[in-house]
Amino acid sequence: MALRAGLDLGIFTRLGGSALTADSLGAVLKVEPDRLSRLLYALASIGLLEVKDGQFRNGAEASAFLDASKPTYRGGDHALLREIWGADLLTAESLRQNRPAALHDFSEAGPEAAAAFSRMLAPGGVIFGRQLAQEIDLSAIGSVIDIGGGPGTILVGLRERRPQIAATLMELPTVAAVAPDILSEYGANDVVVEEGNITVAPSIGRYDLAILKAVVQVLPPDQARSSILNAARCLKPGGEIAIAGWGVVDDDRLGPPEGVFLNLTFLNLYRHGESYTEGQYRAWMTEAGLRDISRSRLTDGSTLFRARLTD
Ligand SMILES: C[S@@+](CC[C@H](N)C(=O)[O-])C[C@H]1O[C@@H](n2cnc3c(N)ncnc32)[C@H](O)[C@@H]1O
Repeated sequence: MALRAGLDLGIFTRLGGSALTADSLGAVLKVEPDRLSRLLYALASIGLLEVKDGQFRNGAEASAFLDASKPTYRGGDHALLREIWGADLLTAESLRQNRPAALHDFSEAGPEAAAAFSRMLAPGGVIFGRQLAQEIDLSAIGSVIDIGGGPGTILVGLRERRPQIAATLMELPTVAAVAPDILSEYGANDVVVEEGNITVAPSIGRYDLAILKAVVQVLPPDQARSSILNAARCLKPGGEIAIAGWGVVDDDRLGPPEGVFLNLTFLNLYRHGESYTEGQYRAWMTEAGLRDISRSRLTDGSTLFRARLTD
């Protein structure tokens, strides 16, 4: 609660490298200083701020991750969590009304909503890309496509050590339109952005690696299936696919907890998206001509399926 309020008010960004009293910070933020000081002390009590002689400054963690002027800013994750938690409180309502009470429609989102959502995803994308680079041997990868990659920043993290890998982002038109600006903020002007709908057709290119993260789970079953069939068609023979996300459940639907409970969140956000079972993912991948299917759990609790297109 305190962290969220601090981010909403822009406290960490305003403080930057300086130290300010509650009075001066209140004046800058246009909030009443006495009331603000309760929040500042709460943030200091958990180490996000430091206080000395009535002056508040960012602690090391806040300075690195909560100051929006820094490239290491992680505040976007918190904005995303805020949206998810807000939606989660509506679960009973979504069930009563038999429709998502906090509907999020990717294909109908206007340009501003698409840009805001992509910005929320951007910092987490870099982290995930780095994680993927540790899982997958990139030495033989010359080209990669991130399908439904939102801002495309997974490609930024993935290519940190191998910038020579040619990268393509494939996205729905409204999301594709905002991606180049975000990518350029991350110094990734060389990513090719292709408009497309993966449930309808594959990319125009063929790649050594195709990534599909947190995409299958936002789609209804028939489109989830076609997204995997078309993603496989984006691969060169022998190419690898990485299908990832939290929206996966075991066949008994009792675990992992991330997938089981996100399935409730999906009730509130999507008309038809859901956490599909491992069996469903495996059946769709097999139908797509993918072999050597493996499933692993990443450190962030998400599931990663890997497979190769038959030569
Ligand atoms: C939950 S977001 C995940 C974004 C990104 N992969 C990540 O993990 O940060 C789902 C993304 O899938 C994209 N998407 C949904 N349906 C799609 C489709 N039919 N074709 C291509 N992209 C799609 C959305 O525009 C959105 O950016």
